[in-house]
Amino acid sequence: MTDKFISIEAIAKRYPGAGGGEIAVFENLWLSMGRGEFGCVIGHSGCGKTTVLNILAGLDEPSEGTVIVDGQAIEGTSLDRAVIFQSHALLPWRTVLGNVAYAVTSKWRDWDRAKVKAHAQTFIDLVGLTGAEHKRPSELSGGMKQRVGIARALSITPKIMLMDEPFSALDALTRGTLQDEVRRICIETGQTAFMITHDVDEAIYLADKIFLMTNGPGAVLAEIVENPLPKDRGRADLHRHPLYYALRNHIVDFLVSRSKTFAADVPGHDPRNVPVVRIGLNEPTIVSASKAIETGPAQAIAR
Ligand SMILES: Nc1ncnc2c1ncn2[C@@H]1O[C@H](COP(=O)(O)OP(=O)(O)OP(=O)(O)O)[C@@H](O)[C@H]1O
Repeated sequence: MTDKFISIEAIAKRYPGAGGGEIAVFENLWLSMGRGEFGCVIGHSGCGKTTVLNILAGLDEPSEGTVIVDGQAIEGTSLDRAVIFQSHALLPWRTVLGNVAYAVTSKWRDWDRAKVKAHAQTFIDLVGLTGAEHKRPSELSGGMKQRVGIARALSITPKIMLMDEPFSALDALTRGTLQDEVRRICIETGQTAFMITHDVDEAIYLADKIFLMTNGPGAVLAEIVENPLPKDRGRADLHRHPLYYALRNHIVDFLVSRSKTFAADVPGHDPRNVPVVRIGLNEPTIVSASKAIETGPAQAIAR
């Protein structure tokens, strides 16, 4: 695994303030992920999660700083970075096959129709939409539309998949099924994924790393929590794992209290060396950011 497949380096985002100055959503934000990792960002509304994702997608530009993906500084949007939004953003006049094929053609312009169709069909099958190829978005349920969005994103074999609360508008049953699908596909294909969610259990189920952001304005990435649950975890028995409640409580505690008081509690926070937190049966421990995969000296976290 490459240590820094995605490297967000010292980005800031500022907007003009009401009194003539500037308001910083965040300043000097650093975040990195390895190839094939699944990262989830959690933080309260307005802390800048979507802004970070849009900058990674190339849909927005940072006021300062750089984003490097696979060794190259990003500039604008790219088919290397696919985005799945909460709303499906499908072309309403095109069928399921047409929507996915459109994305495939954008990436491989010289492919003939048969090759495009076969490639699109593979991804339609992968997300469980076999048989619905010729339906238009208006004939699909919300969950099916989101499946098309996922098939479309995956069909261009992106280096990273960016998801902004992709399941939040779906009913619980459909959400669960799609979480299962996305997890299976990401593991099977080694897909690197970066996702925003407000759902702690969704993050625990899907993520290898959970990025905790403090409240904005002036939000910071406070902690990177390693997911201690086994890779073959199942959604149904997640809560039976001995570390599940410790992990869940740690994240909820952060959202309920520490996200608000973090700046006062941790005045020496180094945004370039964000603590990586490992949840154990006793106290959570910090391992240094740069040595996230080693067993570092245990240091109890102030809670
Ligand atoms: N064009 C803009 N002009 C001024 N402020 C903006 C603009 N776009 C976003 N913001 C502000 O930036 C901050 C971060 O917005 P962002 O959408 O990234 O937050 P978020 O954490 O994703 O929130 P949510 O969870 O509600 O989606 C918000 O306070 C928002 O009001």
